[in-house]
Amino acid sequence: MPTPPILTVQDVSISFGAVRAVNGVSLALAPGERHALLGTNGAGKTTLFNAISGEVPLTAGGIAFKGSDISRLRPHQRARLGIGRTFQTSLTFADRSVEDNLRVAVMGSRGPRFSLRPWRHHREQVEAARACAARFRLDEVLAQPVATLSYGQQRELEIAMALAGEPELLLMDEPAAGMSPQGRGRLVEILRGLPRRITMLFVEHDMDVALSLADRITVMRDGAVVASGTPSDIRANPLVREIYLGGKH
Ligand SMILES: Nc1ncnc2c1ncn2[C@@H]1O[C@H](COP(=O)(O)OP(=O)(O)OP(=O)(O)O)[C@@H](O)[C@H]1O
Repeated sequence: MPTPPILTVQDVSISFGAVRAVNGVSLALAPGERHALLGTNGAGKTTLFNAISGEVPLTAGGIAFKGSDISRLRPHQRARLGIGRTFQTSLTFADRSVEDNLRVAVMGSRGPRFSLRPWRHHREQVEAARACAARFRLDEVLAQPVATLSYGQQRELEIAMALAGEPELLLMDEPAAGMSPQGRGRLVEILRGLPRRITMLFVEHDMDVALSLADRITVMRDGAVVASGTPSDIRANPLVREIYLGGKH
């Protein structure tokens, strides 16, 4: 790899009691790379993902971000370093407007404390919130309560909120889960249009989304990496074909 990786996962294992959810996984992401984690149910993708964001402690191995060991840092410390993440379940304030939610996300990353009340850089926050909305074509629904948005728009808002902190590494847990084919297509188009300064790592069940968005894909099974490569490598990989076409997924 010509440039040093932005993220390095080195020989990571994670156990929950007797269950070894992740078993000796290594991967490295180049800056700007879009990397998908694919795999069967229970393969360990979410556990690995949560370990990278800091929600789950490592049993063995290490994780480095921009060359520094972050293995023992708490989630908010990783966020401050430039690692943003989305959650599968919505963390939005459903009765508040899209703009308020985005402002909270902007403040959470830049402001002194978590509050819906204005503080002195109010205009800057509003501008940043509107810029995030525009990326996801949420500008037309800025004043609407989140609860009135479509499911797809709510999922997009979650990603827009993660981006409000201007992360260098964006972690997305099944960004397209539950979306219609049309919604998935729209999401992929938006994510493909994001600037390359944002490196992406995402867990995905949908092979089409992974193949159309990722530059590289890591496939896991039973806690271990079983294949890794470009979308065309993965498409041609006999084991991946067996896993996905063999009805085990
Ligand atoms: N908190 C936990 N306590 C005990 N076991 C857990 C815990 N979290 C995950 N596991 C187990 O670890 C293994 C990996 O789970 P994980 O959720 O990481 O897989 P996954 O690849 O994300 O699966 P899915 O696609 O179904 O979400 C599974 O056997 C799961 O039951």
